[in-house]
Amino acid sequence: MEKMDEIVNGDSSEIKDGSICGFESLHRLLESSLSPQQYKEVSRLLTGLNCGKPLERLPVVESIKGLSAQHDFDIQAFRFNADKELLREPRIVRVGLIQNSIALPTTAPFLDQKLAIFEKVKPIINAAGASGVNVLCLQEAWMMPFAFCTREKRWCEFAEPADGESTQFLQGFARKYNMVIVNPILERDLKHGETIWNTVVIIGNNGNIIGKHRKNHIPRVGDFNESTYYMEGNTGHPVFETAYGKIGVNICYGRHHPLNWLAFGLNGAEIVFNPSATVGELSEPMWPIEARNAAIANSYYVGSINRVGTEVFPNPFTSGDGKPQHADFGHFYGSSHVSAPDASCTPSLSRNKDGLLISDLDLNLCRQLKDKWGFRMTARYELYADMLSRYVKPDFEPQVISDPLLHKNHL
Ligand SMILES: NC(=O)NCCC(=O)O
Repeated sequence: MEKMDEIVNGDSSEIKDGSICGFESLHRLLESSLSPQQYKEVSRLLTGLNCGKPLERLPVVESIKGLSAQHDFDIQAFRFNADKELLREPRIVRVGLIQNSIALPTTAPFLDQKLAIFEKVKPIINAAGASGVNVLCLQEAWMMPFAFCTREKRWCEFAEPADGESTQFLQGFARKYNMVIVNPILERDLKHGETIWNTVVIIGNNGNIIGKHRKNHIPRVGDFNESTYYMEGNTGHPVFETAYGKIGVNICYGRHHPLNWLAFGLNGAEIVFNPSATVGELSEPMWPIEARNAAIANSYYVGSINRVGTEVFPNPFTSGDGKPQHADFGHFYGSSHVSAPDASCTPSLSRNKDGLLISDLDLNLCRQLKDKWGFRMTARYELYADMLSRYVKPDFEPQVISDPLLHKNHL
């Protein structure tokens, strides 16, 4: 309770090690600070109920726990159930989300940095594969430091073709574990003038490349100077039909755009991943809300992944916001989690440690929620299609009806 008092009194909300008052996550802080009855009530609202019950936690087998202890990564596992149907069998997909910090200082030779990250994530991918994960997603631009704050062009050297070394590295695991892998990279398109993109490559469970998607919305906020490096994506909102369901990927800042989420839903996604890189000061209060809202509004599952740690760059930079020059983005707060269409969600992974979140998703829940709430049927898309088609024209006039008394002189 003392730690809770610190928070309530505002004495410390974030400690230098990236923890929350010494706890790895908000959920762990609450669990150890509240009575079981209080925690149950708080969880009912904070993480919702799945089929009327608290989300089921799955046991992690000893050998995988051993891997997590040996390589110091958080591991948690959950199951999202759906109601039993008479005409369809449950459609259970086991999803894995990986969050990680970089492995070497940003001053190390670039190839060493990339290979060290490969080595660091290897045991986590093996833990996912050995746990029977069907679809695995890594964090945004996982194969490099998130250097886009610096505006220095030398970091472009990390870019690689869609079938480059990161994809080749992951293809081996996809084949070994019969696992679909979502691979978010900095892409260099060799066939189109060596242009650079923020891309995810979808690797099928046979190790084949199913396709790729490029980030639609590029941030221009705080130190997220990403528009210096790549342009808005040109791949639309593809949904990839894999051996384990229909998946879409809404890359990081795209999560602030409800129409971006909608478009993946309209194309039939059952799971949308949101590989991200974002820092506490900027977005942490938004993080659990946006994903959960997208899952509810679109009747699909959302897998949110954020990187971990503080990455310090060799040269200090500024971002035109009046802040003194600095050499890091701030703390990437991890906290990866899964949200479901019934408003339930998992607790977050650690805020300051690498991690693997495993979740069994019964995809039948998507249609069950569509039938229950009818959001697709009540959406009135024609109203919005008309509004948007008028809005994008230069002669658009906002529909505002003013109180006539506003403009009269009252004596
Ligand atoms: N990587 C990225 O798009 N970050 C933007 C910051 C945010 O959306 O929280």
